[in-house]
Amino acid sequence: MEDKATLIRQVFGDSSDDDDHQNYELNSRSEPESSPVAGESADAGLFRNPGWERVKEIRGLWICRDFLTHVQQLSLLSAIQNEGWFLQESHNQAMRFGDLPGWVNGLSYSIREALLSGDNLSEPSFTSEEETLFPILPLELLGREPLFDQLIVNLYHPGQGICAHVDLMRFDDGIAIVSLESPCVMHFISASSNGTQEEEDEENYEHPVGSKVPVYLNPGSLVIMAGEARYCWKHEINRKPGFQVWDGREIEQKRRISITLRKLAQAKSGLNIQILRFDYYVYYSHDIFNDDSYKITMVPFQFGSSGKRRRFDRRGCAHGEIPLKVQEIEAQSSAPSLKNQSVSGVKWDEKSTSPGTRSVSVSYLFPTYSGSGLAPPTSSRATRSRSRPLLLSRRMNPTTATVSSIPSGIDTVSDLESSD
Ligand SMILES: O=C(O)CCC(=O)C(=O)O
Ligand SMILES: [Fe+2]
Repeated sequence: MEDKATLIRQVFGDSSDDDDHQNYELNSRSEPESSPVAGESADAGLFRNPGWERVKEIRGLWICRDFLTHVQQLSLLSAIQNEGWFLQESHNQAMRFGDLPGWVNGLSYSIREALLSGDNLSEPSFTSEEETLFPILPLELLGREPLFDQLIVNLYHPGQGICAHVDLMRFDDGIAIVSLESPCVMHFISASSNGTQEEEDEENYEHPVGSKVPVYLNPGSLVIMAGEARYCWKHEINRKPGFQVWDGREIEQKRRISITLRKLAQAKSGLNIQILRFDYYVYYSHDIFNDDSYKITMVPFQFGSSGKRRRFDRRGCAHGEIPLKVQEIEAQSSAPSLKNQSVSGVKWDEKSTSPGTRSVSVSYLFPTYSGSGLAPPTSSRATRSRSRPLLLSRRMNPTTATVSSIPSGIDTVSDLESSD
């Protein structure tokens, strides 16, 4: 399907024109003259046509086991380490929205390249009709720009995993997961088409709700979930003892890092999308598997006087909790889960970047889950009344961000929503 690759390049341009992407490109499969990642030598310049496997039971689920060479995996791990997201032992998830770091754009570039070359599938098990029926990623997704604008890096210690979930609908179709370090088994669990198990899935006779398909994720692999795989199946990693069994043997668990790339769905209206318009870092400390209590630190961007974006220096960051109860937040959004909810608490982070300038990021704690890009809790968990955070953040304009009294300065959702 060379034609398709050519067509995409013609319509959307060749991303190798982009210096930023070029420098970080991970694989030089189809363009061996392009610069590979620093330190790459043995693999550089080789034509490596990635081998794509379709998970037969699940339409739209693909895995490329040899997506990354060993050196490329190390290079990604070092890029993650350089970000400094996991310096604190308790931090185990980092999210980025909007502009993604260069190395992530490079990864996206390589994913697109792998998808394009994957369309030259020569697997004998595929008839050309099947290929047309099941392209790895439909053309409209493969050609979107950017391919991804949201990143999650998860760090799992042995025993930690992620509970069964369908990724939030605020994210578009076409989700990529890159695995690093420890291998694991991800289970796909058939859900009804709206992502819940409450209804019988009448359309899916093949896979009654609850059927499980295990998929082995080796380090260096790339998983693509699209269509049914993305919307009609939950995915779960259970790393509790006894659950990580492959080929009759329990997998020896080590630390695992995953990189998930998604694209925000086109905003219609609503609070969440408005928030996500801004670039910010989010660090979580929580038990990903148990979906338990969180401690959140948000590090918003700030535009310096030069107009260049820079990250706040984390030193000097004041952190505190306001014992404040804001009852009956006016429903400013169309997010149904937020309407008329009372807030059970507010957390804030304050930074002083230069004299007279402060920036504040605030998270409101709601008694029920409102969504933050994390897996929605299973229904049994959702009924427990636990504080779950809703992330609210905005890029503060230095001139308007000077605050003397945090609690009185920021006390409504609308305050936070007004854009600068
Ligand atoms: O860590 C993984 O492999 C999966 C992560 C995931 O499913 C998510 O963050 O939504
Ligand atoms: Fe997920």
